Amino acid sequence: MDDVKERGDDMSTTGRPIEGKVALVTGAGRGIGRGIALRLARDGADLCLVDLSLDAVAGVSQEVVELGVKATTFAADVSDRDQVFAAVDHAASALGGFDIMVNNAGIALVESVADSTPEQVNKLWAINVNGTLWGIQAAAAKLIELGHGGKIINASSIAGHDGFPMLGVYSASKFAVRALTQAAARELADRQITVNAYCPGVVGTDMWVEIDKRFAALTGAAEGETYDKFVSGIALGRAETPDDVAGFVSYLAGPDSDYMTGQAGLIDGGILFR
Ligand SMILES: NC(=O)C1=CN([C@@H]2O[C@H](COP(=O)(O)OP(=O)(O)OC[C@H]3O[C@@H](n4cnc5c(N)ncnc54)[C@H](O)[C@@H]3O)[C@@H](O)[C@H]2O)C=CC1
Ligand SMILES: CC(=O)C(C)=O
Repeated sequence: MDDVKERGDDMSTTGRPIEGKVALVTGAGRGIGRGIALRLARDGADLCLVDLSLDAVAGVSQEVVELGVKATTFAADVSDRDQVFAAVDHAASALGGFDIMVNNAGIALVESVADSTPEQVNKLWAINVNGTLWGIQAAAAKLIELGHGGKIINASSIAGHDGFPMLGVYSASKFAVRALTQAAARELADRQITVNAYCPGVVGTDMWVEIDKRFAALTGAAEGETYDKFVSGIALGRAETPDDVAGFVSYLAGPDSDYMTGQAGLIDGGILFR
């Protein structure tokens, strides 16, 4: 029983639960990724901000630094395994460690199952599924090299729990993220590396602007109609914000979730009840 730690043993005395930890967030330039980066910075972590270009993360980097922690930026396409490994190496060398990986980058595809083309499917899969896989691999390799545990956190979705019409391939990719999360959690548990996923609902980001426009083009719905319809199905009565998602990711990144692994938690305001 001696090795059983009491709750709070690892908590920082500053009230910032991940003070001094290093976190990398992909797709950090806008939307949910930006929200997560700012929240983890408020929680005390130093941040490596990754997106397709350095320009995309320059503004967020400034915001992170203003919160009193360190920030570094790196341009990487998560569908490219070497670039993801290079991003993790950069985080560790620029910030002096590595503890938390948030595989957030993803794209949407609004297309019927019948009409989805090989080009659309391959592009989506390369980013949403392969990108998450490379992120898990790179983070696990770095944590093992450094000789300590850590947290790997992946972006799934309500669409990772239910297949939505016109979002079938996207849904399949988010189911795949849950599968990778479960398998990696089992494989990495003995290294004290936890692997969990967050499953947002309808978050008012640029991704949803694009989803709504594409629904309008394909179905004849008015612009805004699809978004309003989805939001009207939320029990808590409003669209989700990046901060709503970031609060849950903060929990997954911090010590309070140390005994949780392999889970894909819904944070959707009450769309799905599981
Ligand atoms: N917006 C929503 O309602 C929901 C979003 N999600 C998931 O949350 C994550 C973030 O979504 P949003 O912030 O809404 O998306 P967004 O489209 O607003 O932002 C995505 C960010 O990822 C970056 N990105 C895209 N492809 C990339 C690549 N290949 N390599 C590196 N960076 C790349 C983009 O440049 C952008 O900065 C995605 O995985 C998405 O599938 C899940 C459920 C709901
Ligand atoms: C973008 C997304 O994951 C949904 C289902 O809203």
